[in-house]
Amino acid sequence: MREAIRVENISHRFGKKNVLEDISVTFEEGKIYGLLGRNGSGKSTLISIMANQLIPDSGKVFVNGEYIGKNMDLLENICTVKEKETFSSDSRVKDIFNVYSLFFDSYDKEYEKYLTKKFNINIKKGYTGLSRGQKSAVAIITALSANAPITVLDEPTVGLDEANRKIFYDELIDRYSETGNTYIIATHMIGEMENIIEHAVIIDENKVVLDEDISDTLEKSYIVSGNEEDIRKLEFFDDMKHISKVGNTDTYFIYRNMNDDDIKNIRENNIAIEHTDYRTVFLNVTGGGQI
Ligand SMILES: Nc1ncnc2c1ncn2[C@@H]1O[C@H](COP(=O)(O)OP(=O)(O)OP(=O)(O)O)[C@@H](O)[C@H]1O
Repeated sequence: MREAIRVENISHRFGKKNVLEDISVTFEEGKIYGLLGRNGSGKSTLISIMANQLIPDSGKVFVNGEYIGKNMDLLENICTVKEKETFSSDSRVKDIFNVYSLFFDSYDKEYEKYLTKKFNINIKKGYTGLSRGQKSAVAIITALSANAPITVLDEPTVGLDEANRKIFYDELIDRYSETGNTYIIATHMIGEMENIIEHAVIIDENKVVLDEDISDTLEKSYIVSGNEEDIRKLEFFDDMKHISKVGNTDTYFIYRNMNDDDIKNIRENNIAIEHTDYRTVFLNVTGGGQI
């Protein structure tokens, strides 16, 4: 697989606040990535650095294997639309579309019109007069129509109602299937996006705590529950993370390769073990947890 964008040893602080500490990640071509992390974990900061809108204290960004540095031409490969996008107060929606269409050679005007209709956006309206959800729709329309090799979306679904979120997910998958481009999506909608994202990068406490295909992570992620005394006897007990206690039943999270025999042994000791969903993985690897 060829790399689309790579960040190497990125560190950044705002004043005294350490935000990113020695972050290195390679985003390969032709995948949908989730950039995940709790509020304030540094996702938007990393996106700004990838888009060359913010110079990190240290570290480098490479696009298609080339160091961005002062090579601004490389930026034509990346379309970034951020949640907190600031367009000038007198911008109309159609002005915003025009700016993007001039910058990106690959911009698809027909697709823009199709999506505008789907999201029911009036392109003559001023951007500042749009609702929160309509602003998100405009961001999605510009990003998907730009059709850049690498599209980075920061919180694309903020304010979108359920029907519009479905339009976004369907169109993203269609666009991805048609183009094979790379999509990097910072999102909190983990449950809804679990089946769309192929690979997740989770940032927590300034570091990357997980960088893996979702299917591989789910394969290794289990919920174990039973009597505390029985569970404590498991050889990998120290690697387990306690989730809850209800009556005499304790529930733990474990991220570990296990074969059929391991699982059979656990069940023979009166302990239940099941695979879990990505939301549970996320909750257990963030906020101090590390796997
Ligand atoms: N321009 C700035 N000046 C000072 N601090 C900043 C600035 N931008 C971000 N921060 C701080 O850096 C940290 C990371 O912010 P960032 O917006 O990157 O997080 P995030 O993961 O995108 O958060 P969220 O999910 O809440 O949008 C936060 O503590 C934030 O307050």
